[in-house]
Amino acid sequence: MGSNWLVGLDVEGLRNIQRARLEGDAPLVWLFGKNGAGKSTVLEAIYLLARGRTYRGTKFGPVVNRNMRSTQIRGCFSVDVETSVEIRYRQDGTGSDRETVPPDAFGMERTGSWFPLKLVTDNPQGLIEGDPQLRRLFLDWNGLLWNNRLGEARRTFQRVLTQRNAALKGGGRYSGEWDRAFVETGETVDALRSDFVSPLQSAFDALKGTFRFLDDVELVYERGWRKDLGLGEALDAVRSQETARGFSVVGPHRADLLLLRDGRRAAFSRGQMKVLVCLLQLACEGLHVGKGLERAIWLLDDIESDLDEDNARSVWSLFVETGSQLFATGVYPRSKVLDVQHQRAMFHVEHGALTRQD
Ligand SMILES: Nc1ncnc2c1ncn2[C@@H]1O[C@H](COP(=O)(O)OP(=O)(O)OP(=O)(O)O)[C@@H](O)[C@H]1O
Repeated sequence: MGSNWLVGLDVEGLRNIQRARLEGDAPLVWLFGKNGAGKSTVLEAIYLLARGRTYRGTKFGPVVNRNMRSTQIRGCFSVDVETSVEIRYRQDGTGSDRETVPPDAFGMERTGSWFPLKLVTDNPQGLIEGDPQLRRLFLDWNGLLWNNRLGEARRTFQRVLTQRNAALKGGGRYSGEWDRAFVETGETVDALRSDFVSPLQSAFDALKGTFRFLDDVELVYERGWRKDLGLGEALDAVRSQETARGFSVVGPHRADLLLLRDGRRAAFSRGQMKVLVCLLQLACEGLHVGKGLERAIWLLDDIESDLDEDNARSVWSLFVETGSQLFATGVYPRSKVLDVQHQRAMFHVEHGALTRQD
């Protein structure tokens, strides 16, 4: 049994899973089965235990199985060789809650995630090409694990932004009363983000070497206003525009994390985007572990789809090198490239039921 491993999982009433048990006492847990079988749902169960919410949008429908009243998940998490903690999650028509046994197992510091977790979803395009808000979330979630002041700074800025936008909605009546707080809190968020981005860029550069298609690609942080101006000056420059449009048009709420080639947004194939998401997550993990945080459990959804054998091999070797526990899904019983049979717990997932295969 390793430290920071999930060694057992019981799931009831989650999506198409009525009742399933997974003994995950292995460094790599491979879940395979047909489309819609429930593989991602197993990953979702682990995510719910860690974060208390789902990562799948509301479009995916209700979490609770449509024939059951509630979702109940129990996970046995081994903190180290001697200590394990049971985590329980429950959701029903009235809401959701989580508890640990023993109750104070994780202390106060684990408010966001009860155990460290990193996820590569089956939709890598979302992070690379989708709404910039997703990239800001990625940046801030990982950045606050680097420096937890970013969490509070971001919340404070958000409150000021809401007030300022409400005042700007009044059109010509806005007299700048929120500008000072906006500049102060906005520059704090930007400074904390920048402190994280610079090691992130180095970590990303170090990892991308194996992937030729990334030779001339740079990871660039855009802070949300002109580089050559302070935030106060940037506000002055857009004052009439803001009054006309009725909201704050510059600031850290417009920041982005971009992948550029020759100074322009680079275009990537689906497989390349999958590699990129893996590298970005791995770069963050390297920084977090380097800073003394515990190694994350990895959820790798449909990890090999769209990857050719070379890329699949390179990505796998980076994941295996982390020494962390990996939960990976695929359509086939065998990985395209991986040869770690002896380390692998394999589960066939079929109509929401799990059968151990190894
Ligand atoms: N509340 C619910 N009750 C019952 N079934 C549900 C509910 N929500 C979703 N489902 C079904 O549960 C299944 C969950 O599929 P999941 O995404 O876990 O499959 P998967 O094995 O990862 O598939 P793929 O290989 O296509 O990614 C889907 O068939 C979906 O229609």
